[in-house]
Amino acid sequence: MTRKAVVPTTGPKVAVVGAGSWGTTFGKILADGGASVVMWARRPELAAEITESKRNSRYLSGINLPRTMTATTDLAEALNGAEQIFLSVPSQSLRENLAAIRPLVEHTDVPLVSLMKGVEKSTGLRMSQVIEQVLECDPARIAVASGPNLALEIAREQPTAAVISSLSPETAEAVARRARNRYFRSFVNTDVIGTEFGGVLKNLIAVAIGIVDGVGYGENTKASIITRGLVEMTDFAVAQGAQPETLQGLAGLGDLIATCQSPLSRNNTAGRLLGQGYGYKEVVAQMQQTAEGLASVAPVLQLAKQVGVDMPIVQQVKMVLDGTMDPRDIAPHLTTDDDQPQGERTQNDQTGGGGALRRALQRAFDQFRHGGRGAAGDRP
Ligand SMILES: NC(=O)c1ccc[n+]([C@@H]2O[C@H](COP(=O)([O-])OP(=O)(O)OC[C@H]3O[C@@H](n4cnc5c(N)ncnc54)[C@H](O)[C@@H]3O)[C@@H](O)[C@H]2O)c1
Ligand SMILES: O=P(O)(O)OC[C@H](O)CO
Repeated sequence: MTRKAVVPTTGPKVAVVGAGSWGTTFGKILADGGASVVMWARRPELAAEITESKRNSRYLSGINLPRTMTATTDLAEALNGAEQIFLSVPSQSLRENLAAIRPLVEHTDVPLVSLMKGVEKSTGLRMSQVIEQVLECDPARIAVASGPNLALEIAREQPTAAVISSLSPETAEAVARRARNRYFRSFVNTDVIGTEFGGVLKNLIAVAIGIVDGVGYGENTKASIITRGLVEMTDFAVAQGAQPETLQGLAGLGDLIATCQSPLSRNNTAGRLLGQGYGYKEVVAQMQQTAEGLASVAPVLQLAKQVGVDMPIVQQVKMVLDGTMDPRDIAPHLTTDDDQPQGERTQNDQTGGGGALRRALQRAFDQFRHGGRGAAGDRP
């Protein structure tokens, strides 16, 4: 029996801005879900390779892309007529890219979906906040996608789940219906803060795991950091307005496990190099792809300070990045500098949700006791 060639049907057009590993993989997810995908790529040779060879050899070696995926360097050509627009450029470049996108979308109500997992270094804003600010658009149009989503595994069509979050359930559902196929399943929620911060914060814990890997510590150290890291993530996100259960879900625990375990993770890789003794600049020079965690450490700690949340693991990552702590010293500082034994709890539970406030008051009291010099536990 002869098999007929399957001619791709032309589904609704969607656009993906950014043709790195995640943008291209998400384009494949959407195309395999039935959409007709137009990618925007910065470099003409990459756009040509995607369109003509159905390959992105620099970012997704060995992966064949669907025939319903094309790419262009012309932003207007990519966005014009798109039913949904997905954004996947490095977080620190989003603002400049949105400036070019704005005139092309300001008279439409097309949903805009952030695929990114960083915060803006100069402002501390989440990516959905940057989108809302630059485009001055209704936040109900904005969605974010997050979860345990290592690009290469998904590009190889390994079964994976994600969560699509928007303040508008309708927007989240519309995006989730597009971002779904035989190997990729999208769940929905309306906790944008928790979903976005889950993706940001797991990167920082993955850098810590990479550091201990690089140093040569074993599974106990890593499991301790992952577990206490989830507590830090939850404390921080809840203090910012997230729902704690989001951090137990795909965008929190799920992504934490994937990123901390996988050698595919760029954040994990960056941490490993730090643990092996490379300095911050050398690590940045060696990284061929985006490791969002490196730029997010400082703004996250700044935000944590504003809401009185302690993040000892993230603080130690910063000290290693700054060169003020030997990576081998990360373990004894695992949970806290306090001399007193502590209960194994989050700052938000078992204290009636007042953990952050209680700590802020404790800090103020300690400062008073120490004549304005701060308590011993506040010092690095
Ligand atoms: N790769 C993954 O597994 C994965 C999974 C989920 C989320 N993410 C997130 O997706 C976002 C993009 O990451 P990625 O993995 O695709 O990174 P990447 O390094 O693979 O690709 C980044 C792309 O952005 C382009 N780029 C660089 N600077 C730019 C600029 N100033 N303006 C426009 N484009 C620019 C690069 O040329 C490249 O095409 C990050 O926030 C990352 O955290 C990545
Ligand atoms: O390679 P990383 O460290 O940016 O992680 C990729 C994804 O965020 C994993 O979900």
